[in-house]
Amino acid sequence: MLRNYVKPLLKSVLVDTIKAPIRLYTPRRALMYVPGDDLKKVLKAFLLDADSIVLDCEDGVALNKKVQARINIRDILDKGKPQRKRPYDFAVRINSVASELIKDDLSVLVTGKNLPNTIYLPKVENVQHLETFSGYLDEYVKAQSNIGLIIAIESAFALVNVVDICKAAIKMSSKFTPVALLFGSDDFCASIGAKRTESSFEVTYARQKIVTVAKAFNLQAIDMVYIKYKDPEGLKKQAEEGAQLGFSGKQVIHPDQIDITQKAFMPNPDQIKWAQEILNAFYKHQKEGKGAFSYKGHMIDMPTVKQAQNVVDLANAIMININE
Ligand SMILES: CC(C)(COP(=O)(O)OP(=O)(O)OC[C@H]1O[C@@H](n2cnc3c(N)ncnc32)[C@H](O)[C@@H]1OP(=O)(O)O)[C@@H](O)C(=O)NCCC(=O)NCCSC(=O)C[C@H](O)C(=O)O
Ligand SMILES: [Mg+2]
Repeated sequence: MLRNYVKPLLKSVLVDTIKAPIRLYTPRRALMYVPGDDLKKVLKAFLLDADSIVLDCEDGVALNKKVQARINIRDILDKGKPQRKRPYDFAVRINSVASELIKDDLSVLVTGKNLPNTIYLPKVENVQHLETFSGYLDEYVKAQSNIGLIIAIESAFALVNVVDICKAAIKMSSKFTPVALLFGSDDFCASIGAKRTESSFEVTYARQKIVTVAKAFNLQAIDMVYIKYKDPEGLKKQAEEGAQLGFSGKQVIHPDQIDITQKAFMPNPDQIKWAQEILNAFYKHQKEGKGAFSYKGHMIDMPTVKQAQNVVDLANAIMININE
């Protein structure tokens, strides 16, 4: 639905933008966890519309089901990435470096003929964790590869180290490219001893820091999971708040959370119309030699023009993917 009335607007925006809006971008508005050992859920996940499907080997899988999760995921990879109507991100969450399960995970999951698009490394605490992960990847992946890496920040120590982690990830010339920072809020709250509240104010600092650092390194920022999966209103509120904070997407755990979340992270028609009007007014005033101008009672100058451009770029990037 949204797509239908956004599209005509986008056509004119594509022509009218300040810089080329088209770039390679994999949307991860909803990043959907599926326990890897649960084959029924795994098969169902590929029939759903999440931008990113994360087949899980970590905390969604019991210790005595880890082997089954690896076998299921490897089997799917060997058969080839399941086709869907539109492109999507096929991700696998392996176990953390500290867990000592990571070697067994990688020895099964990245040694077949097909690799996942993305590996999601949980509980990255420091640069050494990344180096260890990178070493294992070099050991197991023989061919050239450019697998995406989602780095999960889930503790106080990790948050303190996040800038160093990003710098190292970007420099590490290996078989992966960092694509996103993800906020593991449940583990983070356990780490700092926070009490959960309805408003989530206890994680405000962490959310804002993660968004800021992610964007500083040109990475996507993935917001926390909303565990009350039978509360669509609460999810909508939290997802919209995440988008307002600058997150690129959000973790989801249940099929019913996908649509609400993806809508929250897609600029809506009013936002696109606003952005288009700002950009058009900007051109007009530039020609008249005016850097600042008035639009509906607001002072507009370059920072707001950049925000309008962000809206247009994001809408274009998502539309290109979902219409392919
Ligand atoms: C939460 C659940 C255990 C609920 O499962 P269930 O009781 O089966 O729910 P429903 O009966 O309402 O399900 C309806 C149908 O949808 C399928 N389903 C449900 N969940 C999924 C899913 N995640 N992927 C695919 N399909 C799913 C059901 O099978 C039903 O299908 P059908 O019978 O054909 O109608 C469950 O939703 C679940 O297991 N969710 C994932 C939990 C998980 O992965 N948790 C870990 C990730 S969160 C995290 O790690 C936090 C982070 O690290 C941090 O620190 O913050
Ligand atoms: Mg976690």
